[in-house]
Amino acid sequence: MTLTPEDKAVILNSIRDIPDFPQPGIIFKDITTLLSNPKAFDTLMNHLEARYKNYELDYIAGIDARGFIFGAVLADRLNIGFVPVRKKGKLPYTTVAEKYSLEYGFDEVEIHIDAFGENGSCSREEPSKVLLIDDLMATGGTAKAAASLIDKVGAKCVEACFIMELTFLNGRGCFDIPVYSVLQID
Ligand SMILES: O=P(O)(O)OC[C@H]1O[C@H](OP(=O)(O)OP(=O)(O)O)[C@H](O)[C@@H]1O
Ligand SMILES: Nc1ncnc2[nH]cnc12
Repeated sequence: MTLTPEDKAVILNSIRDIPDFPQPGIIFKDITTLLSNPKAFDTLMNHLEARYKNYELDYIAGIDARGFIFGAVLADRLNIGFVPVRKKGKLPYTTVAEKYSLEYGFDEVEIHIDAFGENGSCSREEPSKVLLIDDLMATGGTAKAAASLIDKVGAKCVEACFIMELTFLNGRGCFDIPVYSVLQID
């Protein structure tokens, strides 16, 4: 389950830094080069699959847009459902919404009201167990809003998982659920 330093380096070295995108002063972590590198992507997904295979999860919820990629692949590997948390106005059925602030602006995310079954439960009487995933945690605002949506529709967010964590922004401190990141960037 623990990544070897070599595997960690394969993943880290596949991610590109783009200075001053989308605005001056931001060093943007570009994961397109991770996605196009089959060795790095497979190493990452093997690690996440090993970590979460015994969590008895019911769903993976992925955050728009890059969380969809990692989340859908992980859900398929774990043979469980995938649920998108989308930016405002994209989901077609009845939604609940939450506003949040970003490292570079403001936004709003939504989830389908029945995303995890009626009242947030699948076949059992208990709330569905959900892992939230995204590519990167900066301030933590997006994922915190997404976790709160999962609660609002009656499910239980058991952990928030990120490929990268910008530790200097202290986003982790705003969560009251466990947070896991594969790579810590300082
Ligand atoms: O921790 P936070 O400060 O909330 O920032 C992290 C979020 O920012 C990025 O998405 P972005 O909002 O840029 O949207 P995109 O995936 O649609 O480009 C990233 O993929 C996370 O979702
Ligand atoms: N520096 C960064 N790189 C990529 N995505 C981000 N989202 C917020 N900050 C980011």
